[in-house]
Amino acid sequence: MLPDLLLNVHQFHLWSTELAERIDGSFLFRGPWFANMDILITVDPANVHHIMSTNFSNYPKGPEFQKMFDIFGDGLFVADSDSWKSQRKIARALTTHQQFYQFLVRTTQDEVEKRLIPVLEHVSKQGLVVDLQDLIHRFSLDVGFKLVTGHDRELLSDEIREDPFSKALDDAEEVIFSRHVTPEILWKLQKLLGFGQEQKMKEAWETVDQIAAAYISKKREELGGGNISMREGEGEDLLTSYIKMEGEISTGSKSQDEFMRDTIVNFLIAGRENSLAWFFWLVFKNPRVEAKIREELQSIIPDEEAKDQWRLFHTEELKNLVYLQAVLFETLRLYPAVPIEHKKPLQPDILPSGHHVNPNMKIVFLSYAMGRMSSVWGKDRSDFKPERFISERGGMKHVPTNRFVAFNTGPRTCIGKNIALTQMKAMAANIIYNYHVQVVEGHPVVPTGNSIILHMKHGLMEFLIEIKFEKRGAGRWVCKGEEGTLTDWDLSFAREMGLCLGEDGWLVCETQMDGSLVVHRSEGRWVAGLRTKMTNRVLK
Ligand code: HEM
Repeated sequence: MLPDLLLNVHQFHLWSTELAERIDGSFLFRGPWFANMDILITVDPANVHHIMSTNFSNYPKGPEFQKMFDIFGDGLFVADSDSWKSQRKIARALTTHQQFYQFLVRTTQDEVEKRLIPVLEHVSKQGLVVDLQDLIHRFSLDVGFKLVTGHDRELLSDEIREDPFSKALDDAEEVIFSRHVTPEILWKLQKLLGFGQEQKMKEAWETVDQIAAAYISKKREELGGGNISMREGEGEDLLTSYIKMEGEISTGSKSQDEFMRDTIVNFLIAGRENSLAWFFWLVFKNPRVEAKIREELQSIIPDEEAKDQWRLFHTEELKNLVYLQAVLFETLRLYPAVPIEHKKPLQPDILPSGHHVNPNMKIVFLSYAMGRMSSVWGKDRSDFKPERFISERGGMKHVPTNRFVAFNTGPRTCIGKNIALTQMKAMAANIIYNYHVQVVEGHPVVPTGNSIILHMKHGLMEFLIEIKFEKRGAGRWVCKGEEGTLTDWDLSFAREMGLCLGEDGWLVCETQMDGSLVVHRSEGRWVAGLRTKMTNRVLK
């Protein structure tokens, strides 16, 4: 099967999903004898539960994983046994502390108000086409750097500059992926001789080390000089907390600075991705969902406030929104940020599927494919249906984490889940409520086949239409659109929303019970791609 795998590396997730649907459970992949590539591929939730929870101690990350993910050093993400336990305990205590939560809320709110909105305003006013995925990465790295180091990296601004740290992470993620599909002996040889992909990793590593070292020494200076004044209840960044605990934390064979480097790099890498580009893409394709998110947002605006105006939602207001969270989960079901996971048993074992595994084998579970299996999600697995995550009583439905694996399952569950959800909700709600994201027609949206993180290969090129709407009685809306050529898609969107976007004038539209759209007034531009003057016309 190795040639087949190599032929399909560029579209690994699509290929492996088809394979998974055919094997319906688990399958033993045999690589050539010299390649150390006997792999049990599984999408069976019972196996996942066994490996990640029931028999957790038999499936550490292990030295091979650590070699592949060497840029993570000995940090939490790759550590095992006692080192992992003590790092996890500290990391959990710090990230779930009430003061850190307040710091997260404040940082996210600042990033939305001071960075995100000015950029979006610029983009929508100028009618610019931008890569939304890139803006999202910049947003989450800015927030990530602030939370981890206390300093804003200021990546999200009108002036888009390339960031060496982001570039280094992109490169490292690509090289780690290629290590998964290249026989070990070959990539180790490349590493030894310093060429090809491995040279790229070396450079990425140097960049990450330099940037991390600069933040650590700056923080030590600030703390040494007493330059950090913290008001009661404000919370502090993680690096400050870790440095204050120096001496109390065991760093194993590492120096304090090496330990700090591994710690902040692990947090920054783990916290960079948040899958929001996939969210906007799916919402764009599903106007019904966009309308429902807006409806839910309208419902939390206090009665004394006008409901028909541009509005920024505070991060705290969004935490209990069920529908928005369900849309985020449904996005992560189809596009999990970490699309594959792998493990190696310490001792021979028998999985619930009946497969025998031993320490010479790897076990890979395909999280991307698991989100698309009919055996796991039913016949409507391909539909974008946030309702799967909503209970009959209208709250979030409990879906076992060995089925919904986006945040991992068992003792190594993602530590940053709530941090990620807080940021994602803030960005999603404030964009969806105030703008309509219009993806450039014909823009190809496909996952990268060559990274351990599920990015969009060509980004998400889009423009934003600022929506200023005003509700005028039941089912009637007034809306001002900025620009763009309206398509069939706009028509269906307008029908769903009961509004219509016009080029320069105000349009008053109304959706009828039969789905037709009545345009009550127009300044005489086009609607739904028809360049026509319309007054009180009914569009079918
Ligand atoms: C939507 C966003 C996120 C997703 C989908 C996600 C997903 C995951 C997954 C699947 C793992 C397990 C990886 C593995 O063991 O191979 C993980 C681990 C981890 N995540 Fe997240 N993550 C997200 C955001 C964050 C954020 C914002 C942070 C920052 C605090 C974070 C911190 C961590 C850490 C420290 C681990 C390692 C936990 C351990 O091994 O004990 N994650 N995450």
